[in-house]
Amino acid sequence: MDRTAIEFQKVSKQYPHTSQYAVREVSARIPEGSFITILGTSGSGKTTFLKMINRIYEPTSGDILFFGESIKQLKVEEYRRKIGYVIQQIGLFPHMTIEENIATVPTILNWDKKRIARRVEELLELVGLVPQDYKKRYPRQLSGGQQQRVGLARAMAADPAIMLMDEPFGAIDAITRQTLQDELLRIQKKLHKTILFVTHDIGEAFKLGDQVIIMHNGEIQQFDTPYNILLRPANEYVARLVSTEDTLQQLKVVTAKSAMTAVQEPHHHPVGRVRQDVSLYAVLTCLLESAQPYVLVEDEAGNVIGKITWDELKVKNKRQTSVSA
Ligand SMILES: Nc1ncnc2c1ncn2[C@@H]1O[C@H](COP(=O)(O)OP(=O)(O)OP(=O)(O)O)[C@@H](O)[C@H]1O
Repeated sequence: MDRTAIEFQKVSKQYPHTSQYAVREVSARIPEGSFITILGTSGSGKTTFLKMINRIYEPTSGDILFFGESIKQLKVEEYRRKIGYVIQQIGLFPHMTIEENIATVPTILNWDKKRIARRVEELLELVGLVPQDYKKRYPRQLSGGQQQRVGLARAMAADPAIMLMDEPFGAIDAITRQTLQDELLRIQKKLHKTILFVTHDIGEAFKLGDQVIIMHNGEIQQFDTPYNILLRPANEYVARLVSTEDTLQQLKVVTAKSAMTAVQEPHHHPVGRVRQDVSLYAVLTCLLESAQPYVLVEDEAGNVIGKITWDELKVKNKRQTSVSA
C-alpha cells in the first residue's frame, strides 16, 4: 500500500483584502513516489496550492499533512529542508559558484566537506552537467537551461522527501524544454521522488504526470491519470480544456502505462509489444503494424504488465468528436 506523502484536508486560502478564495475546500492525497502535475489557467490557484505545502502561505482553513503529521506541528525550517523547491526564476545565488549553490542545504546541515563535494559531483552528473566543467563557474556563466539544471540539483541536494516545482521550465525555449522534461522523467524513474509540478502547458502536464490535478477557480476539477482525463473528463470545464489539443498531439503525450489495462499474459503471444513509457502514438503504430486487436505492454525488465486494445483508442476518439461537435 502506498504511503501518503501529502494530504490536503478541506484546505482553503483567502488572501487578505480579497473577496474570492484563491483555493477553496481542496482535499487531495498525494501518494509517495508519484509525479503529480497541476494544470490550470492563470489565476486558478496552482501556485497558492503549492506554496501552502512549504508554508510560504498558510491556509485560511483546513489542514495539510506531511506523512500523516499536520505541517503546523512541524518546525518550519526543519520541515522546509525536507522539501526541494524549484521555480521558474531559478533563484541561484549570483555571487556563489555552482558548487556552492548546490551545497547550500548540505552546508546548513553541517555535512563534512568530502561528503558535500561527493554529493555535488553526483548531482551535477545526474542533471547532465560535467562536474569539472561547471562547478567553479558562476550562474551568469551558464545558459538558462543549464541554470535550471543546477536549480534542480540544488533542490535535490539533501535528498528531500518531496519536490515542489513551479513552472520550472516556463522561461525556456521549446527544444531545451523537451530535453529537460526527458531528463526529469529519467531522474524520477531512477529516484522515485514525490514530485508536484505546476504548469499551464497541457502537453507538459500529460507527458510528465502519472496523475494530473486540473484546477479552476481555486477548486480541483479532476485528479486523475492523463488517459482518464482525456477519456472521462469529470465535467464540461475539463472536456473543453483537453479538447483544445489535437488528437495526434494527445496520443504523443499520453503514455501506454497510463492507458493500459493491467493483465498478466504468457510471453509467447503473437502480438506486438511496447514498453510502458512509450506514447499512445507508438501504440497506434504497433497496432497498425501487427494487425492484431491489442498490444501487450511490458516493464523495463520485459515482463508483461498490461494490454491496450483498439477499442480503447477508438473510444477516446469518439469522445473527442462529441466534445468538439
Ligand atoms: N499574495 C497575494 N495576495 C493577494 N492575492 C493573491 C496573492 N497571490 C495570489 N493571489 C490571487 O489568488 C488567485 C490564485 O493565484 P495563484 O497565483 O495561486 O494562481 P496560479 O494558478 O498559480 O496563476 P499563474 O499561472 O498566473 O501563476 C488569483 O486570483 C491571484 O490574484
